[in-house]
Amino acid sequence: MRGVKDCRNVKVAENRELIEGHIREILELIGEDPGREGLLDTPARVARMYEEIFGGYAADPRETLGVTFDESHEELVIVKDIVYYSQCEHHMAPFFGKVHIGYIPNGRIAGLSKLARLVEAVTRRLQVQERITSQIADIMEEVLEAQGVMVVVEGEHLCMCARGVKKPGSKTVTTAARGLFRADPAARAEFLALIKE
Ligand SMILES: Nc1nc2c(ncn2[C@@H]2O[C@H](COP(=O)(O)OP(=O)(O)OP(=O)(O)O)[C@@H](O)[C@H]2O)c(=O)[nH]1
Ligand SMILES: [Zn+2]
Repeated sequence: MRGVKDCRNVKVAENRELIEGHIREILELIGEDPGREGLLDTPARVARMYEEIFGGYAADPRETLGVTFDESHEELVIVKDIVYYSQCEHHMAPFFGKVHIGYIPNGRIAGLSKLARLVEAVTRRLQVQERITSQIADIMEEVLEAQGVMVVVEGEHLCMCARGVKKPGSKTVTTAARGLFRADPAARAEFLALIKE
C-alpha cells in the first residue's frame, strides 16, 4: 500500500493499455470515430485521468493521519472548507463540494494537512456521499481516539444536475456525529455555527 502522498491508482497504471482499448470501444459504441484527430489521444488521457481521480485506492485512509502528537488541547478543532471531487458509484459521474471536520482531542492531535489527506483518500474513489461522511468520522474517532468528531459534507451531484431529474443547484448535505457530539446538542451547535462563519 502506497502512502497517500503518492495518491495515484497503481492498478490503472498496470492496466493502462486495456483501459485505453475499452475507452476506444466505448467511443465507437456511442457513434464516434476514435480515429479522428481530436479523439486520437483521448483514451490515453482518460486512463491518466483515472489514475488521478481513482487515486484514493492507492492509500489506506487509516494511515493518512500519519504520526499524531501528544497535546493537551481538549477543545474543538475544526478544519473546514476542504474541497473534494469524487465519483458517484451509481453513474460514475462526478460529485463535489466541501468537507468540514471538527474534533475534540483526547490528548492527541493530528497534523492539519493530514485531515485534508484523509478527505483525498476517501473521496478519490467510487463513492456515495453518506459513506464519505461516516468513513471520515469513524477514522478520526478510531485513530485519534477523539472525545468527539463531527463531519459535514456538502455535495453537488452531476447525476442529478446534468441528467436524470435535472435539478442544477440542488445540494446534498450529510452529517456524522461521534462521541461527545452525539450526546451534546450544544457541541453540535458550536461546530455548526463555526463552519457557517
Ligand atoms: N444516497 C445517495 N444517492 C446517490 C448518491 N449519488 C447518486 N445517488 C442516487 O443514486 C440513485 C440511483 O438510482 P437508480 O434508480 O438506480 O438510477 P437512475 O434510474 O439513473 O435514477 P435517476 O437518477 O433518478 O434517473 C439516484 O437516485 C441518485 O440520485 C449519493 O452519494 N448518495
Ligand atoms: Zn449518480
